[in-house]
Amino acid sequence: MSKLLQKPEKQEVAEGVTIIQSVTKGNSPLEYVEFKIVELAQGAEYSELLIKKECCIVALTGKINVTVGEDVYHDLGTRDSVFDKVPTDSIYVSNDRGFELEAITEARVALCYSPSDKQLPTKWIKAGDVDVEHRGILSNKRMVHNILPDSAPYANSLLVVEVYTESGNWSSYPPHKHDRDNLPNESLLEESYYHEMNPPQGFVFQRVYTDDRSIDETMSVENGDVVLVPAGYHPVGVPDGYESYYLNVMAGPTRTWKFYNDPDHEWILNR
Ligand SMILES: O=C(O)C[C@@H](O)[C@H](O)C(=O)CO
Repeated sequence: MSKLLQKPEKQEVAEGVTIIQSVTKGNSPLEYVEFKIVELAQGAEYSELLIKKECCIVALTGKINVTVGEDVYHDLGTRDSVFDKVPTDSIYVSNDRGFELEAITEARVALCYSPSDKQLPTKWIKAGDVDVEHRGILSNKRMVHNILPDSAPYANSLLVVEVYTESGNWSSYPPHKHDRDNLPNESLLEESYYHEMNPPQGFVFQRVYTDDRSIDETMSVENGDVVLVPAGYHPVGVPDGYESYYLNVMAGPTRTWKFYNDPDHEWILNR
């Protein structure tokens, strides 16, 4: 199996708390992005202390309370399934702070991390404030929830977006990359993809490749899988009959998303 594809693995860390994905510097080729999916049974609690990293807590499904220091954010989360296709609530927590999650209902939570050493205020990113963007035409249609885009100044490094791709469509397409620190033309951002499909037995294909093909992997991606993009282009194709959801975390030395389209395929934008 590709080193860029990480399958879900259930790890019960406390009663009612199961980590199903955990991307760390220790188990991945990424330097800037770390990621977890935590599933909580109703009433379960999970806490963490962030050492030299910032975190965006995304209430993927179910309802949670989040405590950061003295502040409690109640009743976060808007969906039973990510395929309800409405934005959800998130909390940005800066480095060297602790947080606690408490599940009001059964919940699935994404924890998106990147290195950080300059403390910023905690930020409640309310569902109603998330910008919803429709991109693309023909078979390249997708909907994006901009949870933590580069225009939002709340984080030091982190960028977080959710992307829905319709059945039989392509996204992150035409293929683009952001692996050179060459601003203003291109920024260096690593990326992770946490995938879900509707219905859940579905699959998508994701290719990760560089110009020199030192990376060139085409992966069959299933529900709950994570794809890691240390460098290169990273398009996603969705088979007929299935809808795709993915949560992207990006981070790098400069918090700007400046991508470069594969010149071979850029013509697709001009149809
Ligand atoms: O527009 C899309 O299809 C989503 C992608 O831009 C995705 O968020 C990504 O590849 C970011 O680099």
